[in-house]
Amino acid sequence: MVLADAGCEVSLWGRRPELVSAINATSTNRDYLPGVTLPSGITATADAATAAAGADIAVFTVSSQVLRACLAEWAPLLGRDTVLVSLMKGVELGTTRRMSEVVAEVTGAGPDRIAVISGPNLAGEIVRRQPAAAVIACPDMSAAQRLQTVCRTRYFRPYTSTDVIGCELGGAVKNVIALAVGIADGMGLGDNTKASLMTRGLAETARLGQALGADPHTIAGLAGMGDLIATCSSPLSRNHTFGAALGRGLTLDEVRAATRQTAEGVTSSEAVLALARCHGVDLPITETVVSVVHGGKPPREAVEALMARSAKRELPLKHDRGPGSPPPSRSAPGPR
Ligand SMILES: NC(=O)c1ccc[n+]([C@@H]2O[C@H](COP(=O)([O-])OP(=O)(O)OC[C@H]3O[C@@H](n4cnc5c(N)ncnc54)[C@H](O)[C@@H]3O)[C@@H](O)[C@H]2O)c1
Ligand SMILES: O=P(O)(O)OC[C@H](O)CO
Repeated sequence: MVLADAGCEVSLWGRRPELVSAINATSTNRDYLPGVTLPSGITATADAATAAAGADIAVFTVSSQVLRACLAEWAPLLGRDTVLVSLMKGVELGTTRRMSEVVAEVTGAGPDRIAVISGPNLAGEIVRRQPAAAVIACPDMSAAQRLQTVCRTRYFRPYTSTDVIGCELGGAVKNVIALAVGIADGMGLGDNTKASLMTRGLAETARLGQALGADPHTIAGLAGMGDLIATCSSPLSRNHTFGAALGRGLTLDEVRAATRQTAEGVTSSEAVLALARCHGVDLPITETVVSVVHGGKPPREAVEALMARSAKRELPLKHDRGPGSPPPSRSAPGPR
């Protein structure tokens, strides 16, 4: 919708021919966006070769764990100059690869041709054309700027960045934290608990980001804090909704059967934890989410264990001016 509203000719691939025909006949997507009229300029097709033919940009948005298999089919259809864009917010289980890494591996495209779009972008609000901002990250700033131009509308405001790692981690980890906040909500816990989880969840993202080379400003920006706030606060978030059901006492299988929706954090929580362990980074909230979601730990026990962890400083040592710390140097620039 955003691309079509921005004036692009959009070819939308779907795997179910009957839904594809219905989209073209009615300009609505009854299964995913009921009640929303799609703009002209979108043509759906069940043939990936038709969708890819002559495309300047290919935008990938399936669930993270199926991307590799999908790309294996799509890669031979993509042009050598096509810019490849990921909207996905997950980490691949087994390989701990970020989505742009999967795209690079399967397609063989260089990093300057692979971009990521992320931010507080709940689809249910975007399709109602409610104002939102996002980040377009690509190591090649001119490619990011070209994408910014082609997907800017009166309701969608993208900013550019070269920090692909920070954007992808922000999106993947916030889904895990949204599960945690959802669990707290389902347990009937209040706003102090949820704000604490969100803030310490952001600290986890920042620690992992630092280990992987992300810019801390990205984690504090739209693709980090912004998306965390949206996902953890919104009833539209599937991760939050999934967590809330667990917090009310349902099991993983019961929630899966009841929701049948993509909640990326469910599988990505394990992949994020594995990635953190590879880099020696401690992610206690993520670990707790994995223990509840996959280990069947009762949420109340999990909260108690999280609260009983050893006492810690809030900030890493270099930011913490305790008694006895040297005064700031006079020649050092002051805060801005
Ligand atoms: N929905 C949002 O608000 C939103 C916003 C920003 C980013 N994202 C991210 O976009 C990604 C996709 O999420 P979504 O909301 O579009 O999910 P979705 O469940 O609404 O849609 C996923 C699509 O992938 C298809 N699919 C599933 N398995 C497939 C397979 N094996 N082969 C081919 N197609 C398959 C499904 O049929 C469906 O059309 C996720 O990583 C999510 O985090 C979602
Ligand atoms: O519905 P969720 O939980 O996948 O969240 C959707 C988007 O990622 C919010 O930006």
